[in-house]
Amino acid sequence: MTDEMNTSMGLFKKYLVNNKIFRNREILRHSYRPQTLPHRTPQIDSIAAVLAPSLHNETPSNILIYGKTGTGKTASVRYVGAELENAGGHLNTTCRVVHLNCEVIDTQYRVLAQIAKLVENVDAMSSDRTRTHIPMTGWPTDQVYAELKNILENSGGVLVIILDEIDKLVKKSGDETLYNLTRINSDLERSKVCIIGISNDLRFTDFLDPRVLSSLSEEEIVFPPYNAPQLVDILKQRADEAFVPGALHEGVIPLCAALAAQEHGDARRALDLLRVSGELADRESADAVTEKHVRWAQEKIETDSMVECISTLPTQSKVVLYAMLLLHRINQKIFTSGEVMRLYREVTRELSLETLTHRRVTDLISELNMLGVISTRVISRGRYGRTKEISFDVTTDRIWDVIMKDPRLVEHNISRFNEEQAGKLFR
Ligand SMILES: Nc1ncnc2c1ncn2[C@@H]1O[C@H](COP(=O)(O)OP(=O)(O)OP(=O)(O)O)[C@@H](O)[C@H]1O
Repeated sequence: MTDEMNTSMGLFKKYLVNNKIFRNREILRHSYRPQTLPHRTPQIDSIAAVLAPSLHNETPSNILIYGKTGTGKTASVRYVGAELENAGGHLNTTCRVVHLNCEVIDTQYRVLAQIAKLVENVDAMSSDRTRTHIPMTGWPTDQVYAELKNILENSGGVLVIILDEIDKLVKKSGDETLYNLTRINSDLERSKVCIIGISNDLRFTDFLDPRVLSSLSEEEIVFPPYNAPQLVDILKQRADEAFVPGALHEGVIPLCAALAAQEHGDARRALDLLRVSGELADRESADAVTEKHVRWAQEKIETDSMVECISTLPTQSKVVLYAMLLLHRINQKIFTSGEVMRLYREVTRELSLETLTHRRVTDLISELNMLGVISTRVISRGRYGRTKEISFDVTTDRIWDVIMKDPRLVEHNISRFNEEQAGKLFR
């Protein structure tokens, strides 16, 4: 860094000069596409074998790909897709691959319109044909379908449509889209379509019409979870480019791999652990990443996902949680469901919110227990019956922040009922 830069970087200087840990952190991000995918050769070869006929302008079989989250399904399919387009380019055959994430594109209309748009985008690069511009809403679905067929016929060749998270599409909009897409070839003369569906939910096929299922699953490929040694290889490959040489203690990669393998062999989780460990070491200006950073990273990732989950809870669950947080803050580290109920009633009354029945609040407490926010233990109190003892499983500061910033609770002026009022009730 030059002297001039040194003085002008002000607040950010310390973050720029301390590059003892990362060489290129982007390599650890989910969006990064590695050149090779260790331990996925059999699956990659199987996909390539099914798609190969498209290089002779023949229709490949449709494929259904299953596997738990982070088992490399998307990365492998994208890799094969890029290789196919590349090989097609060399052979002068038209092989195009479009990728749709059905978590976002989850209705028939949007799927058809998006495929049309992506095909036209690819074609626009090689020709000056005018575009159709199907609007993202507004047309009758039949018209979109007819227009998509026109676009496909105009461009010819083979189109591979990857429907990632296909289960989300089926759950949201049923199987009509798949029914139409698996039949589109019979309406086409100059071009062919093949579908690759990717899912991490094995049971989604229960929702499919048997005819759709048999056509969609002409080929099935399963991606098994990675074991710890396989995750070590995957992490090592990425770490070599991502970290400064010598910045990782010997035990770091095996620990990240072991923790991720314990869950369900998820490469994404393993990469997150490694990246966050590096970030924590970087932030405390450490010389190297150690196993201690990995343990912190594990905690941080767990808390982050819990906070995200809490922020999406319904308002009433948040009020129940608020009652528990107040009890925790007035120094009752363990409290009973009766105490929660009593405080919950006061909070809802004070904030002019609906008060749910005892039964419903008990259900909400059980849900929070299942999410891992709290622990509950049923204890017998002799002739007073049984009650639930509750305590927090995680540190509460960030949960508190989420609740205090909840727009609906802010609207009801949540801070009006604070620890002081709660304290008075239990004195
Ligand atoms: N064999 C591998 N080698 C290198 N990186 C891998 C490998 N498998 C997965 N990854 C990386 O792990 C992350 C998750 O992989 P990917 O998105 O392909 O998983 P997925 O099975 O599609 O998961 P999901 O079902 O949650 O979408 C990506 O960053 C990907 O690059």
